[in-house]
Amino acid sequence: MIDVQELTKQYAGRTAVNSISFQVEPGEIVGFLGPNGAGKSTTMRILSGYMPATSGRALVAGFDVFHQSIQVRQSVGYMPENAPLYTDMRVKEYLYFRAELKGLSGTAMRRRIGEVMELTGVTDMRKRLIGNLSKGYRQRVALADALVHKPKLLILDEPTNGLDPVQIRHVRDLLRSLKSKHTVLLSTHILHEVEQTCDRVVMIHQGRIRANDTPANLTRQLRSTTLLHLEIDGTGNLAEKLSAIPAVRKATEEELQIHPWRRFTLRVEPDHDVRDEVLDLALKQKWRIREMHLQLPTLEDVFVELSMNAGTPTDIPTHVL
Ligand SMILES: Nc1ncnc2c1ncn2[C@@H]1O[C@H](COP(=O)(O)OP(=O)(O)OP(=O)(O)O)[C@@H](O)[C@H]1O
Repeated sequence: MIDVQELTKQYAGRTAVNSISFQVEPGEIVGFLGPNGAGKSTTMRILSGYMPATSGRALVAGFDVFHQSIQVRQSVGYMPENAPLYTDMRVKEYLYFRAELKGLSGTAMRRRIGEVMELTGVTDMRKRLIGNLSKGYRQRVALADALVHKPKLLILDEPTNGLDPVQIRHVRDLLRSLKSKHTVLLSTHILHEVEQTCDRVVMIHQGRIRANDTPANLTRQLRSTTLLHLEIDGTGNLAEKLSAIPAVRKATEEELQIHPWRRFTLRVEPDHDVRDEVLDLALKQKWRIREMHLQLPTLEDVFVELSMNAGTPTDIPTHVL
């Protein structure tokens, strides 16, 4: 659905997007992540046919974004960051206006506008002036606009920006429900959302792609340590004994204790699970264990690690480009 090859965008000498390449398959929901100024919005604008690139090649739904921008715009529903809406128009009136611009007409248009208002939860607001809507409802109107012409591909630039947790959940459910009918490229800073919604993640930093994998693979292969939390009833220097287990980098005894239970956190090499070794040791030492909880790195850890490793690609794990 998206095929980007060595795409570059320069603004007055500054390189915002630097020779990036990635693909998105039909039906995928792909999270496009990166810190502020990474080049996400620039890439999304180019893919939506709203801005030319400096060099490279990009195909969207089989159309070339440089030479077939009309067909590209027909295939894409683009929701820009802080989507500009006409604040003096009413919701329904605005959606009619946008649908006509996108080539819809007659009964089909009326039916479709009804559908997208239902889908995005703005039916009750249809007669309200956009200028009087809350931020959350404005975002929904922008999403309804992006969906109205039934695009094959949705490009959503921070659709949950400024929304409260309930509204965020609504958008997440909506995206999931769109999955069978649309392909989605989504940028967001809410990494928890990405873990729950996206099939794949493309991470960009300083204009370059730094990672491209499923959220699970990214977190699994992260170089950061895995944490193992333990509650043990035992006497003596347990931390020292736990530290001696191969692949345990460090065992720390926590201060908060509920006698006789002592709490420990083990920092373990990635891709190692030392729970069996801990149990063997406990049996040998006659310790009692009442909790053993593995804490895997989150997508947020991956994001932070990648952002901090910028400019040193050799430090980045093997799954990362
Ligand atoms: N119209 C413009 N003129 C000049 N520089 C620009 C323009 N738009 C963006 N930039 C610069 O290009 C770089 C990438 O910006 P872009 O908006 O694509 O990043 P982003 O990843 O979307 O960031 P954010 O998460 O903050 O929205 C930044 O350094 C930004 O300052």
